Amino acid sequence: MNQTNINTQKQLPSKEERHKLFGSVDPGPRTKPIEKDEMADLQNSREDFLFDLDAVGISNVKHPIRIYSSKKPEMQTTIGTFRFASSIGKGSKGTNMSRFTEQLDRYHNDGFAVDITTLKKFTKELADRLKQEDAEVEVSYPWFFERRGPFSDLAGMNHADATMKVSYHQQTGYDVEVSLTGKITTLCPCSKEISEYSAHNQRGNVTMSVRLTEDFDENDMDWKEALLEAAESNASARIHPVLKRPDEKAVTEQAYENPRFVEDIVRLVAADLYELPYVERFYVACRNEESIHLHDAIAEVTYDKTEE
Ligand SMILES: Nc1nc2c(ncn2[C@@H]2O[C@H](COP(=O)(O)OP(=O)(O)OP(=O)(O)O)[C@@H](O)[C@H]2O)c(=O)[nH]1
Repeated sequence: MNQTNINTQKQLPSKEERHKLFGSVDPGPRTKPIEKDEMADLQNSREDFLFDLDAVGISNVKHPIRIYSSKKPEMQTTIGTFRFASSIGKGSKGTNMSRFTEQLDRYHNDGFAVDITTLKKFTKELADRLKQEDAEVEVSYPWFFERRGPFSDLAGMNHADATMKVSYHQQTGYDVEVSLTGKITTLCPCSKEISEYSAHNQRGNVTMSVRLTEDFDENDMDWKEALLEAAESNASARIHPVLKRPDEKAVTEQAYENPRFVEDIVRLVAADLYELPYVERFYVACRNEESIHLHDAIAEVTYDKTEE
């Protein structure tokens, strides 16, 4: 359509007239305070509101974050999904919701590097600003890492889903739990054993959650790399973004030489996590997207070394 035709289109009412046509009305009389300090502050009312609440706050807060990987000094920007909460007593009607994102923005302006030290500082500061005894922060994000072909050495980016949860309590201090879900190849031992040739294999999703010891120092090692290695080193084979034919031959034969049930994966990964000195408690789950079924195969274990 050329310029002249556009000008002959029908004349629309003005935007203000359009809003009125669709129901907008003029502002009514202003009778309530507009200064914050003169406003009602319902959430800070004090009464017996029947129950203490374990967690009150906000969730599904998406925000750009920076993470580090010990192998690479430069930071990686990714998208974090946050959950912030604190408990409140039954004498308090509500929390101060604006303070969660208010503090997040302040940390963002200071270049929010999402590491355990920073999350500890954030969580204690949040409890103080909320005038509560405790607070917790949980953030999940896709973590990207370089993966090279076993023969070609051609690089590409893989990713794993990471989660960090830091809780602070005035009496007990900090509790730090980190999780990672990595993807692997698994080849079925039974299928290999009973078949003249071939064996069904599929992508497996390994989720590991670990509670870290109080003295864990993330400058010593990157927990994301340690958990990923625990999943991948026990798999039938690793997953790669770039595979040339020599690479594909290597990973195909490696999978056949390392058959694994879901039970095997969970037990072998559990053994590796058990041997990590800074892991107090761990949960391991494997979910195989079975290539010969429409359903998945699953296995899980939870183990607490402090209860031995
Ligand atoms: N506690 C609570 N607040 C809510 C909820 N939904 C919305 N809000 C609003 O969260 C807003 C921000 O609360 P506050 O952070 O206390 O706001 P404020 O009092 O202006 O700020 P402060 O001076 O920091 O306390 C209020 O306007 C609440 O109405 C809810 O379900 N619970």
